Amino acid sequence: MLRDGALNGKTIIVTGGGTGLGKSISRYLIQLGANVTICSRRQAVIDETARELTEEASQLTGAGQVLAVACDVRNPEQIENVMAETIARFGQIDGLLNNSAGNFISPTERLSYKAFDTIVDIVLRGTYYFTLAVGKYWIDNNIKGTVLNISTTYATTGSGYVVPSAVAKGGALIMTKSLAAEWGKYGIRLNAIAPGPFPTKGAWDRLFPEPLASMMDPTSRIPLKRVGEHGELANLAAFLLSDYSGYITGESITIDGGEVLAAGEFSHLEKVTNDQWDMIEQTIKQANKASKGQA
Ligand SMILES: CCCCCCC/C=C/C(=O)SCCNC(=O)CCNC(=O)[C@H](O)C(C)(C)COP(=O)(O)OP(=O)(O)OC[C@H]1O[C@@H](n2cnc3c(N)ncnc32)[C@H](O)[C@@H]1OP(=O)(O)O
Ligand SMILES: NC(=O)C1=CN([C@@H]2O[C@H](COP(=O)(O)OP(=O)(O)OC[C@H]3O[C@@H](n4cnc5c(N)ncnc54)[C@H](OP(=O)(O)O)[C@@H]3O)[C@@H](O)[C@H]2O)C=CC1
Repeated sequence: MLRDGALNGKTIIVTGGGTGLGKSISRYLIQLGANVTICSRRQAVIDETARELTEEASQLTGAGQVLAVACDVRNPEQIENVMAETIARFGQIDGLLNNSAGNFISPTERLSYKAFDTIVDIVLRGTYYFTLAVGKYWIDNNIKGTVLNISTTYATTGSGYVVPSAVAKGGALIMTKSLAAEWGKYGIRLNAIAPGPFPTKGAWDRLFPEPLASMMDPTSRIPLKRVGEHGELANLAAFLLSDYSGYITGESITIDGGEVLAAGEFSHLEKVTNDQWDMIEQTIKQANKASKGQA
């Protein structure tokens, strides 16, 4: 969507950038000229991704560079180390993509206290720790930075069986809007993306394992009848991290093929056949006549 070089001169930190959607978004940011620091807990995973993205970038003109720094987003000292290494290598930080997450499906009554804490700490605490650290740095250095949080559609609707994740993503979304209001005066923007299903190993292993995968088709309740493509999400993320979205802040943009709309009272009626619609139409028209005393 964006032109080559659209992110030239920008440095963006991507949490969870070694795998899945974070890796795909990082790839696109680098193609557009941004320097990207990827971070997550597993050094070997981010090192391998950095090697792969560096190799791909070497085939392109004007691509950015990649740095891998290990970090558990629940640990403020490790976050500050990621920032220091990024500034030492690239000069400054312009953008933060809070993408790291932990999640799994489970009936809530089966969860231990630690299980609940683990998800909320990664998703909510990790997001506000990183945002606070980078925000303080931007305010101190008069940098008009941009935060983008990867949310989910159930951050606003809620969802059974992923309650810790819903609680944490909901909290992170309210933080996005609240800080957009507070830090707008510094020129700092904060937005979110709420994706529907985008296949990744991390999500599918924990949210769509067997026997669920054999029991249901995740596309059946999506109006567009397909899952998302990583490039589609990367386009939106790059736009929201770029100066082209300079007047958008405090927003959450849904990218889900219309899945949340399926909750509409009558949206499931797509299964009704044309013959059945003929019958329904006649029945309703009879009722209309009856109500006017014409039956
Ligand atoms: C399919 C369609 C999707 C559409 C929308 C989806 C929206 C959102 C998607 C996502 O967020 S996808 C991201 C998925 N990726 C990840 O989760 C990657 C990182 N995850 C992990 O590392 C683990 O899954 C983890 C559990 C989150 C953390 O691992 P860690 O090693 O730190 O913790 P553990 O010690 O293993 O576990 C902590 C605690 O949790 C309990 N637990 C773990 N799994 C389950 C389970 N399946 N059911 C119940 N409890 C579980 C575990 O037993 C520990 O508790 P205690 O037993 O010690 O009390
Ligand atoms: N895939 C989907 O359909 C959807 C995904 N999302 C969101 O998209 C984002 C990416 O998910 P996806 O790519 O699918 O899944 P992945 O499992 O591939 O990504 C999660 C990333 O988070 C990192 N991570 C986990 N815990 C920590 C931690 N404590 N500190 C630092 N990093 C951590 C993991 O790396 P490591 O283990 O090395 O730490 C991993 O790279 C998440 O925010 C998720 O909620 C939202 C809606 C739908």
